[in-house]
Amino acid sequence: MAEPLIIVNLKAYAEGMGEGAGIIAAAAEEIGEESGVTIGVAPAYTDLHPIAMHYAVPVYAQHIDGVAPGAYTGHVTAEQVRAAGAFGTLINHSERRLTLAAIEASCAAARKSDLQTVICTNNAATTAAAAALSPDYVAIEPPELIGSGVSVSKADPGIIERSVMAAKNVNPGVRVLTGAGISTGECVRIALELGTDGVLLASGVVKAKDPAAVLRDLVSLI
Ligand SMILES: O=C[C@H](O)COP(=O)(O)O
Repeated sequence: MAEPLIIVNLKAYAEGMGEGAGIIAAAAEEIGEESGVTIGVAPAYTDLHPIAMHYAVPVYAQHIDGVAPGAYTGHVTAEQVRAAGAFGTLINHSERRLTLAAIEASCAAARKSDLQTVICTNNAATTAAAAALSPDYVAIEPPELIGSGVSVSKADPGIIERSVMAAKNVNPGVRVLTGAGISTGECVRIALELGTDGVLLASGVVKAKDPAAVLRDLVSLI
């Protein structure tokens, strides 16, 4: 198995913007160094550059559009987020769904700009389709559990197992993350035991009183 990866998605949470993004990125850097686990953050576009400049953590965009630089008002290109310091990008997050054609275009654009690609999916079938596009990671997240505080690891381990199998059957080179309701080291341990390579989470860290304490717990059983 590859080194586990934890990505903290700051979404558009007020607690995860500006100073809050810095606090979480600093905690990710500290606990990442302490534990040896890679902990990335996916801040708002407006925080991408400052976070990438000041913290030694992989920084992910939350979305990119699959268009080349040009006349695309309101779009965000792979080149732009790469220039802002992004290491990778989420694609097709449950809160930013795309068509299959747009997922492919975003993935191709990201690859062209040397961005690591994480395609989010909602079940085993879409995981298989995403894996066929050869991203670096697919991230299976049952939408009904996102932000619920109920962990996918405990509430729906079957979807993780089926998705790991679907991804490996289609493309053994693709690594698998899971997310939705993840908030403890036990959730992470179960996810890894079910064959994933890490987790994608948000509210458990972003809305915590002490994000560093949650991150320390998340890596404690790896
Ligand atoms: O990107 C993260 C996922 O949507 C999970 O969110 P959550 O950890 O708040 O459930």
